[in-house]
Amino acid sequence: MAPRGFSPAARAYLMQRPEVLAMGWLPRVPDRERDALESWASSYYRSPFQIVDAGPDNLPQPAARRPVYYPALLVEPDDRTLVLGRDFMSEAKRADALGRALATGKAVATAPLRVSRERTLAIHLLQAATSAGVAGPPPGVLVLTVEIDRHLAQALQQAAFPDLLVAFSDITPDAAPIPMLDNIGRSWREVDYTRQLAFGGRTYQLRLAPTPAYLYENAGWQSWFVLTGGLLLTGLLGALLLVVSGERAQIKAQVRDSTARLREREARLEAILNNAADAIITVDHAGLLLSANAAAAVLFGHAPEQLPGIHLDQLLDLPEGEIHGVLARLARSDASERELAGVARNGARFPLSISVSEVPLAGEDMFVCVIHDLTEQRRAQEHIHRLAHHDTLTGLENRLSLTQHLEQLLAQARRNGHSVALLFLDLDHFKKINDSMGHQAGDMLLIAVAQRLRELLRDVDVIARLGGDEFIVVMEGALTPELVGTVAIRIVQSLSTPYDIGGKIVHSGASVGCAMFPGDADSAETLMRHADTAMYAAKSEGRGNFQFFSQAMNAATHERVMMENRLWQALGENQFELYLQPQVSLGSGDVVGAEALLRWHHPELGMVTPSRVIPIAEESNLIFALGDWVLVRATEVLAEWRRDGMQTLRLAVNLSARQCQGRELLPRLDQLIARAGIDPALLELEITESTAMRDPEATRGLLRELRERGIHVAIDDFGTGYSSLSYLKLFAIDRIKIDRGFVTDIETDANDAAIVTATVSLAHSLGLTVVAEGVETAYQSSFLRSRGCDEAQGYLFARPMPAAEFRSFMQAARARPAVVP
Ligand SMILES: Nc1nc2c(ncn2[C@@H]2O[C@H](COP(=O)(O)O[C@H]3[C@@H](O)[C@H](n4cnc5c(=O)[nH]c(N)nc54)O[C@@H]3COP(=O)(O)O)[C@@H](O)[C@H]2O)c(=O)[nH]1
Repeated sequence: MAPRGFSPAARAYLMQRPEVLAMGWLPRVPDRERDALESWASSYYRSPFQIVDAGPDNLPQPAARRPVYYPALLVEPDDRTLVLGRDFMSEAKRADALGRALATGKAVATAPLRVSRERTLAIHLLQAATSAGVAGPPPGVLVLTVEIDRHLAQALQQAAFPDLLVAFSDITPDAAPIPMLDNIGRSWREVDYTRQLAFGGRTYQLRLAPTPAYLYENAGWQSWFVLTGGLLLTGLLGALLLVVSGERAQIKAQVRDSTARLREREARLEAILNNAADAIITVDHAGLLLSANAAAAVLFGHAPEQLPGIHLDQLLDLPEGEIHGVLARLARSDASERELAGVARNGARFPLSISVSEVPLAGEDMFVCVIHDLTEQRRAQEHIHRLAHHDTLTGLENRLSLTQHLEQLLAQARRNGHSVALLFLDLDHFKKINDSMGHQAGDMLLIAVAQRLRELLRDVDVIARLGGDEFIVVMEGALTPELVGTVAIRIVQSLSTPYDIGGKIVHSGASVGCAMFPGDADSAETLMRHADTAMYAAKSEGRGNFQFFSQAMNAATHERVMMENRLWQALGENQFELYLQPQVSLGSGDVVGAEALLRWHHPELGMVTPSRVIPIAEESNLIFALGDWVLVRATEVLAEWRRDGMQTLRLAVNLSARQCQGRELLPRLDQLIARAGIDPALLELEITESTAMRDPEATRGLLRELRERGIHVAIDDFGTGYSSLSYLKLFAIDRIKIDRGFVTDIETDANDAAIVTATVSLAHSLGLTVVAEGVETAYQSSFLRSRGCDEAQGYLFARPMPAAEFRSFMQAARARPAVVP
């Protein structure tokens, strides 16, 4: 560029960049050309021009002779910050930057300098000029003088974020830090945000701090400041770099972009806070709320604008102590200590957990509290606890809770020298009610029982339902057997009062067994077991009464357990045998079949009758194995008879109630009949009347299935149960067996005689045959025959006998003419 073109071009540039104070051209002047240059410049400026050095007090003096000079030759504006003729090589800071600019060919900055008479702080930016294709050192260097504080102020203004204070220093390690701008006015604090910038071979540090006004308004959101500070800084530094590189449009775009992102981030943060499910509040050191989000307002029932300024102790039941210390302790405490009670505006208290963070800001501590409402959680926990510890139907305690409670009461009684009474209740006829009226009615009965027990007993007494129709009552205190007996009687009386179940009057009742600590037992488990034993004793005494536990009962229970063990052993050791008792046709006198009766030959006890075995087997699962053994043996006997020419004889087998309920019976019968190769019609299953009526619908299904298979069925012990005639009609049965109890007294009891007569006639009208059992006398036999009874069984004809003996009996019977006694 020609010298005359420099001034207009520089002025145009400077007008757009107020922070650039001056622009100048430093030509490379070898010493041999110095005189020529001075003479040319004197004529160009029309005043004497000299290459000068900075003398004492910075006053110019003729430059000392040296090999090369870089004087300010062209300067715009004139003589303000760049002194015309002054050689940059004459002063250390400038010479250093000049040397780096020439060596690197890149833009280089000087250390901060005081320029002009006003001692403005600025930096010179130097860029060596290159001439394409010309070898040798650069012909000169372009210099810009930038006023740094004006530049930063302008960058901040453009960022439109007035709430930050700025400090800017040159921290290049070659010298002590040189502050260039500082409107923070205090030393560094943790809250300040600092960044370093390397440019032009120098290192700068920019420090940002929030204004006190910003802090007060945004005290809760320290993270906002960190974010916004970071964003602003990025924009600012970018702006500085771009100013230096002269790309003003990019500066603006960058600053605009940073500002927009900053604002968007702020808005997003605010939205997040206000949409947070948890309450978030900030509190100052005195416990006053500085800010609160929307959830906090909802949680505590205050209008959002009312929360700032409220003291924290109006919202929380805080631990005792000075508020700052309390909050600081909460910030360090573990989760359990952070569960407090909240106080809603209407005074209602609710559980909450609080998480406190201490935030040191601008000389004073502030606390950010995140508060989580625990109301629902507590409700759910209570619900789960209730489910785990209570019977869902009645709301009474369940077995788990009872066990825990009982242990506590026993411990309490041991400490106080008290007694504990445990009452074991079992409802009478519950199963019958449940089966005949349906489960809903059964449930209503259980609920009514629970309600009566609640009304009857004290709040401190434990009432539990173990399941089914079993209830437990536990009392603790200075109890006497008389007192406990009185309570037990009241329970029995109360529960035997009729119930109104869905408009129907239902009669139930309870058998109650009672055991006491420390007299009867010293542990929860024994107490329960002994009360259970007593309850069974009460039941066997005829229901609807209560019994205290006694050691004699214990012995009975012990015997039951012993027997059960022996029976299992007996099964394994083949100690059982099937006896056969003939059944005779009252018309022809012929033996038409037999009943299979179980016998147990115990090595020490001798022959044990089924009346002792079956009830114990029924109470345990032994009945399935034992019943199966009988069926296997019965089908084998039928197969043996067929081989021995007795293929028309029928064999009756007793089925227990639990065998009838199981699903295994029918497939097992199919299997055994097929395996033995016998006619199913020769197998007759005897089901007692009470078993059949326990669940009449299920019995109907079973009998239908048996009929489909051709297996015969007899109703045993007829007349002793609750047979409904309508059911009798619906049951697929073949025979009725008149109970021994009616046969025994036919001769003496007109009622029994009438019942037997009516039963025979009823059975015949339904197409059923009749067998009478327990026939011991000729009178009974002839009476039955005269009433049309088809068959009879009893000691009159033969006692039950082993299978081999039965074979001989049959051979003998066939050898003589049949006579009916
Ligand atoms: N579930 C099963 N129950 C069985 C089985 N075997 C027998 N039982 C049932 O046990 C009860 C007692 O049986 P038991 O001691 O064998 O008595 C039977 C006969 O011995 C007895 N009886 C026969 N005739 C007379 C008599 O003239 N006088 C008299 N005092 N007793 C007599 O009656 C019993 C047969 O009864 P029942 O079955 O009702 O016909 C008994 O209830 C058996 O059913 C088995 O394998 N499984």
